[in-house]
Amino acid sequence: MNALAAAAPVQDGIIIQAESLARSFGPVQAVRGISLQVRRGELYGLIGPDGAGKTTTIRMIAGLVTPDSGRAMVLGHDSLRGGLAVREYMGLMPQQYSLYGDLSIAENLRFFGRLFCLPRKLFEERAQRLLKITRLDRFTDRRADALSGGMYKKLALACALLHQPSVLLLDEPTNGVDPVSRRELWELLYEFVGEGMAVLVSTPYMDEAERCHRVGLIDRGVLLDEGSPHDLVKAFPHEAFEIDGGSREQLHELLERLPQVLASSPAGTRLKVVLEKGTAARVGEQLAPVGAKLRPSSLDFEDMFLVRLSQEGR
Ligand SMILES: Nc1ncnc2c1ncn2[C@@H]1O[C@H](COP(=O)(O)OP(=O)(O)OP(=O)(O)O)[C@@H](O)[C@H]1O
Repeated sequence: MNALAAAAPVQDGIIIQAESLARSFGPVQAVRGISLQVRRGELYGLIGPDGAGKTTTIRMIAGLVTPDSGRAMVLGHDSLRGGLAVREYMGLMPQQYSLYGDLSIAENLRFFGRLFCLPRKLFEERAQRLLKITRLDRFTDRRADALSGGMYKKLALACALLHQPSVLLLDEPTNGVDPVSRRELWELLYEFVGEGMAVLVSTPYMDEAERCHRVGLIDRGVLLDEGSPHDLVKAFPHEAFEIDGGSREQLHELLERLPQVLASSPAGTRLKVVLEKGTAARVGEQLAPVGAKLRPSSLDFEDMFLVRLSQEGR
């Protein structure tokens, strides 16, 4: 049976609903009132720097960490108290996914198939499909501890998907994975999202953020902004430029003193800056004496993210 069909009916297709989640660890306020929703067939990215609170948020939604306040609903059930009604329909891939290193790919899959009590025929069908789309089918006899980082993650994902969950939670799934495998992992996610799965994925990578339907920018336990990556960039009221000429040292020193410069980052051999809207002429005048000038550039998601973090005092 397809888990999507069997899942409890939900209002407006909302599969995950986090309401004012908060959690501290001693003096550290890891998450401070995060609310978000993920709908059926939606890929939602939780984006933030190290220590922002992404893992704690995902663990609360998974029912693995008790919130100090607020609650997480999955498929209409409280994820802490929902028991089987939630577990049966949820797939989770934590940052450190533990596979059995001395078991082969096929044996790991079989182990997880038994854990989910899948009848043999159903297990075989699903395992074959997952092996094919992860392209692990040529390596089924290889031990998990002999797999590359990307293959290991793909096997972990296959194990997390064996029971065909309708909700998938992934905590930085592409950490330590090469670019080709990263792309493959994202293609896999799109495939499942296309079938109606709701996916919540955390990532520190900006290019991955841009692949999500919607993102939540999170820093120091707070959701700063939320929306489609395209809409967030479009609504961002500032401008980006590249700087031609000038030495790096001189430019860094100068840019630091200019309040109109909201963020700067390397762009190949040049520097890219985000300037407060309407201030380019003034900044251009300041750059001229060091032999540098501004060239219009396009503002991207990473620029916006850097500015949002610096506005929060990062
Ligand atoms: N079990 C714990 N005990 C103490 N502090 C914790 C615990 N779990 C998380 N923290 C702290 O809470 C804050 C948020 O951590 P969290 O792991 O949720 O962030 P993150 O965005 O997932 O970061 P990363 O990408 O580095 O994993 C950090 O300051 C972290 O040190």
